[in-house]
Amino acid sequence: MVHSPTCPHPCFLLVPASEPQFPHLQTPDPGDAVWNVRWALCTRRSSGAPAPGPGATIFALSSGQGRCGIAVIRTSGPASGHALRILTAPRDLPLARHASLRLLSDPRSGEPLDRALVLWFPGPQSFTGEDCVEFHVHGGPAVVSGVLQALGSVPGLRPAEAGEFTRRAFANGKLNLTEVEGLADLIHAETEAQRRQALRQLDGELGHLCRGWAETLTKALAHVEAYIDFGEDDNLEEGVLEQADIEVRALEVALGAHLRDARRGQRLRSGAHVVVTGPPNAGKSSLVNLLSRKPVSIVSPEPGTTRDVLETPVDLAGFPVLLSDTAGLREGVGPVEQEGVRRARERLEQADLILAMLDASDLASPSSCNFLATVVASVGAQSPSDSSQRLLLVLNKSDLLSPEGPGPGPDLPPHLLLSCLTGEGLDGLLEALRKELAAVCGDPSTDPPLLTRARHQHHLQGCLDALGHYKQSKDLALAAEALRVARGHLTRLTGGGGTEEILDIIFRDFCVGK
Ligand SMILES: Nc1nc2c(ncn2[C@@H]2O[C@H](COP(=O)(O)OP(=O)(O)OP(=O)(O)O)[C@@H](O)[C@H]2O)c(=O)[nH]1
Ligand SMILES: [K+]
Ligand SMILES: [Mg+2]
Repeated sequence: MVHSPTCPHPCFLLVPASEPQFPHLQTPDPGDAVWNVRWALCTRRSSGAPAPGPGATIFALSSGQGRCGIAVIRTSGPASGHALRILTAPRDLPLARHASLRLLSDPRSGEPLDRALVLWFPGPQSFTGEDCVEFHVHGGPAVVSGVLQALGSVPGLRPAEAGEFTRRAFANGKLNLTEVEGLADLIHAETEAQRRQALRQLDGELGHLCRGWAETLTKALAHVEAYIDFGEDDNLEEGVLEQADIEVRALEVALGAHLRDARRGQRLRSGAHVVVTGPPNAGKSSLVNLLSRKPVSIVSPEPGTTRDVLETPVDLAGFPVLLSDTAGLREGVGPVEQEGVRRARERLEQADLILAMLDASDLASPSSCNFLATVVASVGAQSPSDSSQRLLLVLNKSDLLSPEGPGPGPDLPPHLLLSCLTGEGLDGLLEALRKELAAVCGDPSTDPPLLTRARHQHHLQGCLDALGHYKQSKDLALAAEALRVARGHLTRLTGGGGTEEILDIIFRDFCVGK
């Protein structure tokens, strides 16, 4: 269980927070045996943060701005119950976690504001862990501002800061850091696959995995420390150091597998680079317009129409993609087009997936042959395991092939037939794209949890490096220290151990686009 099922609304108030709020978040001494035990047992409160004492009660409009059917206004903090009572009639607190219809009025003037649904979430069973109230009011701007002003007039209440509900949830151990990141990603998810991945992260899968790894390290460390303390003692069971080595080796394998996958989670978060390339006039711009369903690029019968790289974000089969249209590849043209070709080649190098396009009715031309011999052959020659790029060969203008005639050359690499003009073959292309993108980005419906941020990768790499030091160190005290460093990386990944700076970065991330 990650976030309280009683509170379905994450925080939507997302502007940068101004001041650090958790000076008490410090790394407990990892050598402290009692803490070790607590640390090993305690999975939820991975931040190591004690529950903060009663502070201000905050309120905010938690649904989007603007006219809407229903707007949700939330409070969190000890004065929530009081605020609910003095705004509503009857004045008794409704049943916890049950929607009740109440008349809301301004406590200063007694003026009725709205008839609204109210929900009372006594802490700790709430999103933030504190007492919370939700007012589901009619979404007109006058109602919303009336209720916000009425709340502002209640002593002890103040407007919430950026992402402050989520910060409180984190401080109260309701969410760990990877879950906070998952929540931010969920709010910003634009495609189905992004939503699935964010939800899995919010559900704590990555955090869970890290805690499992950290527990393994705790065990290994306990073995090494036992040997340091009681090595000469006959009572110590045999093979404790060997046991630690076995655990570390297994962990190295697991971490290595996840790190190899690291780019995929990040691509899914920020978009895979798909580049359309081919000789002039193959129909590249026609395809880009078709896939993005808007006139991104100029299409014309004149070869060399596209010069600049034109990039557009699209949702392709549920995956986020940055689709680039590029200049047709050919030599011996004027300086402007030559620059376009240079930019096209540069962009091609950054592609995760290449859509290589040829005119099916023009396969024998020098530009088609040259393209097949260079671009298609060079990507195809990479072995699938070490290839960083994938390629789909598309033969466009299939409408120009005579239905009775022979198909395109039998010695061509695997390809798809398409007509941008008639739309024939588009479904097949989209299905092929879905498969390729699942390989490029990872498929969040089936794959193990992915590392979605560079921060995750950094800590796993740090952990792996420290395990390398462990294996090399001849001195047992140094070996134990290496294990502590390795474990520290895993703790910080989920938000334990004085991560104030990281918190600021992540909460700033919360406000992107909001
Ligand atoms: N018959 C037929 N014509 C097509 C098809 N797709 C594109 N065309 C035509 O082919 C011509 C070139 O299309 P573009 O999309 O501009 O080709 P391009 O590859 O972007 O060309 P450059 O940017 O000049 O390299 C245009 O006249 C299109 O209308 C198709 O499937 N069938
Ligand atoms: K063209
Ligand atoms: Mg073009």
